[in-house]
Order: sequence, then structure tokens, then C-alpha cells
Amino acid sequence: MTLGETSLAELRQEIDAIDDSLHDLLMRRGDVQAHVGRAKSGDGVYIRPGREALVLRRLMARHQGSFPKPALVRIWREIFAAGLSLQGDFSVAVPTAGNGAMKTLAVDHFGALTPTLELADAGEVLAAVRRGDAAVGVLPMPQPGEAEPWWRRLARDPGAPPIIARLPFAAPASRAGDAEALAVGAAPAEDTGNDRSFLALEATGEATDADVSTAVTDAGFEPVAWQTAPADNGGGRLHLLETPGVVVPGDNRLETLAGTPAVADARALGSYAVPLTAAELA
Ligand SMILES: C=C(O[C@@H]1C=C(C(=O)O)C=C[C@H]1O)C(=O)O
Repeated sequence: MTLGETSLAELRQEIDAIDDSLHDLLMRRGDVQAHVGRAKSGDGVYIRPGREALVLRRLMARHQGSFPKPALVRIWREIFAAGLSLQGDFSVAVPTAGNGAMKTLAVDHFGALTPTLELADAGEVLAAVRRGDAAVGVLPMPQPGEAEPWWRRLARDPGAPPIIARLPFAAPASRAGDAEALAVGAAPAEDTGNDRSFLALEATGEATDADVSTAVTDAGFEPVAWQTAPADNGGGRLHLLETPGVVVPGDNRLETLAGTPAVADARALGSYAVPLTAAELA
């Protein structure tokens, strides 16, 4: 036997031992994941995107050596999905409109084995999640200038599912190019210390964008992104703001805003844990 053959056999023995350890730990983790499901309140929604973000950020911070971080994220996305499948029914709804990017993002984020409902458009996805036919829905990141933005339905319907995550969580591990999405679902918001929230404001008929902007600042919000949609029901223009932190319905600042002359209505549409940056993944 040559030296090369001996060392290959030895290295493979080492890999077999490592695989046994990994397998033992995954089996143990699965048991704990199932227990966590039983410890949650029984509303049938088990996913906690904020907790998943904290797990991944913690692993990224302790990572050493040559194993690629984006690959580690992909593995953990499957581990989360496997755990969710042990906790209860878990499925995802996506719109088929577009080039399949929503499905790719959904599969990469919520697991390749998670049942995926493909529906005609964003309206059907929101309705499916609202009925509980799917635990989460994946919808395209809102873009300025859309004629019929799906987020308008969240602004109008207090029973619509909130925004709970932004995809991809690790851009270099995405197979969907530059495509980005938001996930909606009934999961409770969890503050991860690095989050953003979406707010929808309906301006009063006579208010200018500058009036709305002043009211937003005076109420204590510091938005990092802002887009508008035309009025759809005889009311004023709708504004979609992204602001740091977790803002939940009932936040005092929303009530302050809705009490100003420029703003007829102010709603929290949900929040997301800020995805990993290129620097965190390097
Ligand atoms: C295990 C939990 O449930 C789910 C699975 C997670 C995991 O496998 O680490 C994390 C968050 C939840 O989406 C949990 O809430 O801690």
C-alpha cells in the first residue's frame, strides 16, 4: 500500500467518525425541535423567523476555518425546516407570476422538502395564508411605481397576515439572482436587536408628501426607505415606510401619527430580521 492510499483511507475513517457525530447531534436536535413545538402556544404557527436569524448570526460570528459560510446557512435552513415539519403542518404559498424567483427563494429559505403551493398571484397567496392553507406566503419585495402593490391589501385588511421575514437571508447562497422577497405569516414578532418594520400610512386628501414626512418625523420615526401607491378607494395616497426596530400594532407613535391632520390611518404591517451582510458571510 502506498503512503497516498494509506492517508486517504485514514482521512475517510476520520470523516466517517465526524459523520457519526454530526448524525448523532442532528438526531438529538430533531428531538429537541419537536419538544419546542409542544412548548409553543397551540395556534398552529410554529415558525419563528427572528429566532432563526439569531441562530444564524450567532453561528456566523463563531465560524472559523474553510467551510464556506453560505453553505452553512443553506444547511441550517434545511435544519430549521426539518424541525418545523416535526412541530406541525408547515407549508409555503408562492405566486407563479414572474420568472419562478419566488419559488426558488421559498425553497431555499423554507426547505426543499416543505410542501409548496403555487398560486396565480399575490392576492391568492395572501388569501391562502389568511385561511391557514399555508403557514407562510412568499411575495416579491415591493417596488416603487407598482400599479397594484400587494402591500396595499395588508394596509387595508387588519386580518391580513403580517410580514415576518425578508429573503434571501444570505444573498451569496441565493439561486434567485438579485430577486428579493418578503414572507408573510401569523408568527409573533420577535425582536432580534437588528430588525426593520414596515408601516403603511394613508394620507388625508389634502396632505402633501412633505406634510406626511413631517408628521412621520414628529411622531418619532426615522424611515430608511419610503414608497407610495395611488389612492384606491377614494381615500388619500398610501405610503409604505421601512423603519428600524420592531413596530407592533398599538405602538404609541402610530396613534400619534393617525391623530395628525396629514395622516388618516397608520398601521404596522410587520417586521423582519435584517439579513446577513456580505461582510458577515465572508
Ligand atoms: C425550534 C424552534 O422552532 C423553529 C425551528 C428553529 C430551529 O430549528 O432552531 C428555530 C425557530 C423556529 O422557526 C424554536 O422556536 O426555537
